[in-house]
Amino acid sequence: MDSTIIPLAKSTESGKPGRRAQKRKAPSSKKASPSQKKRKTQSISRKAAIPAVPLAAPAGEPPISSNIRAALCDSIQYWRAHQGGIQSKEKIATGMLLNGKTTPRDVLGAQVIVTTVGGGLKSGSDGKHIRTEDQKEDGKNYVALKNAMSVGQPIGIVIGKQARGKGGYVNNLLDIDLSNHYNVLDFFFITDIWSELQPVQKDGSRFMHYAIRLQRIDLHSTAWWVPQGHERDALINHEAGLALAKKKTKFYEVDARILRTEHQVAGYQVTSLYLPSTPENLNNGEFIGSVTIFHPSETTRTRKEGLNDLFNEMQRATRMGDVKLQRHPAFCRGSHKEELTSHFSCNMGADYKFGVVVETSNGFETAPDLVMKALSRLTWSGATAVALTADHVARNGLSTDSISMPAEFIDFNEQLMLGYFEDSQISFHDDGEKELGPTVATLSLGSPSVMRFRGKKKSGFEDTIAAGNVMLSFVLEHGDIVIMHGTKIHKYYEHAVYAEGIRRFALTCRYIRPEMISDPERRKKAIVNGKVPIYWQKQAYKGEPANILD
Ligand SMILES: O=C(O)CCC(=O)C(=O)O
Repeated sequence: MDSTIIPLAKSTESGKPGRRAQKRKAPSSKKASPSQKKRKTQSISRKAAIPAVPLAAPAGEPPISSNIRAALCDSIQYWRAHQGGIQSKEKIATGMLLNGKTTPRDVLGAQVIVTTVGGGLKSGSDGKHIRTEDQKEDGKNYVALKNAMSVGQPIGIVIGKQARGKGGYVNNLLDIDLSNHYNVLDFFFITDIWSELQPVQKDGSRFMHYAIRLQRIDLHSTAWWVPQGHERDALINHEAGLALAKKKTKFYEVDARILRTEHQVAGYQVTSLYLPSTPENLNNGEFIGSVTIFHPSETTRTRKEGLNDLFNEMQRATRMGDVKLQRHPAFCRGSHKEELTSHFSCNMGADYKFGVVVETSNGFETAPDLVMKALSRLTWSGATAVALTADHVARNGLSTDSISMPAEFIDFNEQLMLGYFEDSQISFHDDGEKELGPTVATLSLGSPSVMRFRGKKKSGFEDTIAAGNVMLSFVLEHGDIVIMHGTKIHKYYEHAVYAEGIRRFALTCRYIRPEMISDPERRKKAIVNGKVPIYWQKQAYKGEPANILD
């Protein structure tokens, strides 16, 4: 961005040289006339209206600023809105003006902006603008901002000031003193637009309006608009905070006696861990289920149509509402109230009935492509993990429960998508619903997380193996796939996942046994919704093609 400062800091609102400066040049020795007295009083009361607490200076300077709106508009392309707040081109927003708070919920932080989508107001009886009906989806501003979000258009934000008291101008979204009236802030992406109930208006009415969240594009440099002395507060720890953590964290397990095998399979490093039914069984190789982790190679992640692309598709699908991630009610033991989960979820394919109420939004026939691509990868890795486990059993002459841990893979018919944001988690639970098949496969996209398994007290793990009875704990990185095979894993163990960065998606496929669904309607729906269309059966993922392996 160019860093022109239009030097108008000493001019007035109208852009004319300040009258005060003229007065200083020609001081009058005469007594003040009554009208002059009046002006003087006004000027004193004007001063008194400016906030008593002086605002801090900003840490930096706006790249471009002016006291004249037209001058600023002439110097930037993305916001040439001489009137109105939003500039758009071909119905795609490119720039936006923020003069101050539109509701008490508005935020202008060092990285994130939350504000409302303007427009659709009418003049009330007192001449002030109020909303008289719900904001409409076909409103000009809403359409332009929604389009900008869908194409990933950077939005140039300009901040202005609005009158506070008589004669004072501030931007009440910020605690800084702005020398000029109009100031270029920075470029942002729109990450979310949603509707919500507006605050109660003066006449007591309330309607739905649209709110918007924007994220600063350049997270590396200090935002110029943080107050001086607070620069460090606004810095992001890039090691831990970025959605795609580059740092490879060590995979680790708590109990080193757990049997483990390693393989290289079609673009993935594959680690299988075999869980014992009781701590005593650790030593004799008996196990009730396997946990297999597929760690993709760099090429598997970065190639065209690879895991990075899938992550981008997932972000886009959530932005566009094709995958509607939302917090759902959960039944919490000990709480008489209905609670909402910390993570966000959306289910496709057959219905999955568990502790959280998530209605299926789409059958596989109408699921977005990314859901089907993930299903295809998870089907291949699920089948591979089951085959590796069967091979381990056969090689070592072990006897296992073929109902809990069959040697044949059963195709998935359901996909649950979870979204985790900063510090969200899914705490210890099992996937022990009676309707579930033997294999559960999860693809992690985005920020890393830690997955933990602990033995259940009632299964004899009371006083064994490290603090909290955690038997196994490992880091899931972007693109990793985890397969749990064996229904008994859920009888003996619980698992939990703690997200570490700012954005992680977990796409989990299961087989819901229709014959175990008692309600005939639900059973029929599960069969129809869980059917994989022929088109996708033909595109089945078979591991990374040999010609692109590292
Ligand atoms: O977030 C994950 O990786 C797994 C989520 C999970 O535990 C579940 O869906 O049961």
